[in-house]
Formats: sequence, structure tokens, C-alpha cells
Amino acid sequence: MAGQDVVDGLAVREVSVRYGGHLAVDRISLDAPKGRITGLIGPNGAGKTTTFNACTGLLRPTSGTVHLFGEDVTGSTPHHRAQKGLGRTFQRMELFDSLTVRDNVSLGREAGLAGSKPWRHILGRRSDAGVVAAAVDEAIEACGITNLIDRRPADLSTGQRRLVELARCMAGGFQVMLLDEPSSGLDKTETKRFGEILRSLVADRGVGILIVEHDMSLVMSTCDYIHVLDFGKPIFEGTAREVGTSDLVRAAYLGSEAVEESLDVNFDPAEV
Ligand SMILES: Nc1ncnc2c1ncn2[C@@H]1O[C@H](COP(=O)(O)OP(=O)(O)OP(=O)(O)O)[C@@H](O)[C@H]1O
Repeated sequence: MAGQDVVDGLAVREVSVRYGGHLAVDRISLDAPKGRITGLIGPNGAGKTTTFNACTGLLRPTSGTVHLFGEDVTGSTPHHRAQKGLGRTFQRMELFDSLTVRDNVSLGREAGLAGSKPWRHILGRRSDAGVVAAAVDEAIEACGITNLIDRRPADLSTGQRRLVELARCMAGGFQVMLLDEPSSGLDKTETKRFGEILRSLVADRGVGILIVEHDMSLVMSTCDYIHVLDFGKPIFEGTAREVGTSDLVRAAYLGSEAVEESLDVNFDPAEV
């Protein structure tokens, strides 16, 4: 349960978002601390993207607060939140096909440095080059794409492109990363591999991840804690074991056969 204490990461408290007369999100609270993968799931139109955008600063909640490492960032820009350590990936990947994989990943780090001190980017200090190279190498290795560094994103599979995007976010040095439907376009094998890499990023580097995802198999196999929304309301929260056995969650997904199946098939208590 999301508490009142300072969270070592992202803390959302009683956030509501209204689009005109439509209450899209109704008092959601969640924590996405470092060292944990937190899932946000729900059927179509449940309010996941709206919540995600309130976290990143793309929209301002009608009420409620968003804190980042104890600082109230409810009214802050996405840029300020990035400076505070909040990174994100996009459902539609934005990689540059004219650049190599390595250069794409480097952009994540360089953007971070330029954002803090723009003149540095222009002057291109030598010490920065070393910092960028080290962060890029680390991210590339962590995401298992060392063999791809000289390739162009256009020549890669969707799964490989997702890993490049993840590495770019990692290279930015963010402490908490928000992933927007990262398994979109991946096949089962790629999704499994992606999940394993997320787990190792959290275990080895201590980052926190908040993942908004439709693919229940990825959510059930990677998330330490899961929040479930339906029609904008938080209806359930708990571990994968608890979500997998919740009648409430099952009822919310009633009729969505693929998801119902995943709740059954991919729930393996031994892995939780
Ligand atoms: N810009 C907007 N203006 C008005 N209503 C919106 C807007 N964006 C979303 N909505 C509505 O708010 C509700 C929540 O939408 P949201 O996109 O957050 O849900 P979601 O869980 O991300 O859905 P999906 O899984 O289909 O992406 C829906 O009823 C949607 O139609």
C-alpha cells in the first residue's frame, strides 16, 4: 500500500485527472521506488496512459500530488523531472535510423548533460566525452546489445529496437524509468528476454521501473507489485500472486480471453 513516508523514487498520491466533464482517473495512489518493478495495468480506457502522463509531467492532475525523491513535482515540467532522475520510454519508438545503435544510445546521455548545462554541449568538454562513453558502454552491456552497436535501427527487429531504446534511457542515468507498453510489437521470446533484462537492471543497478503494459505475461513474470485500474478507479493492488488469483481483476478483464488466459497460464507461484 502506498504510504505517507518519503519514497525513494516516484510517489503518486490521490491523483485524479478530468478531461472536461470526464473523470479519467479517480484518486490513484502508487509508489514506484528504486529497486522494484511496479506494474500499472487495466483494460482499454482504464486510465493507464493518463496516469503515466501525470507522472511524467505531460499533464497536470486535477487534484492529488506527484513526488519524486521527496520533492513535490506535481506542477513541474517533464524536463525538471528528468533532471531529478525520472526517465521514460515511448510506446512508439523514436530512434534515429541515420545513426548507429551506439550513437542512438549516446544521445540519451548527451541530452542529459546538455539539459543541465547547455553551453557544455556546445563546447564539448573532453571530460564529458569520457562520462558519455562510460555511461553508454554500461547501458549497452546491461541491455545485452553489444553485438549491435554498429548497426542502424532500421535493420533491427522490433525486439532489438526496444532494447536500444531501453539502453538509451539507461544511459541517461535515470534512477526511475517509466516504460510505456515496452512489449508492444514483440513476440513471445522477445518479450521473455525483455523481461529478464528488466529484472537484471533492477537487481544489478538498483533502478526503479514503472511499467504500463497490456501484455499480462510480461507483467506477471517481472513485476514485484501491481496496481490495477478499471474505468479510472484503482480496483486492486498486490503481488503477481495476488493479482493472478483476484476475482475482481478477473472480472475487470472478463471477455478479454488473451488476458484471462495469461492470468492462468503465466501465473507460476514458484517464480513469485
Ligand atoms: N485527451 C483526452 N480527452 C478526453 N478524454 C480522454 C483523453 N485521453 C483519454 N481520454 C479518455 O480517458 C479515459 C482513460 O484513457 P487512457 O488513455 O488513460 O486509458 P488507457 O488505460 O491508457 O487505455 P488504453 O489501454 O486503451 O491505452 C478513456 O475513457 C479515454 O477515452
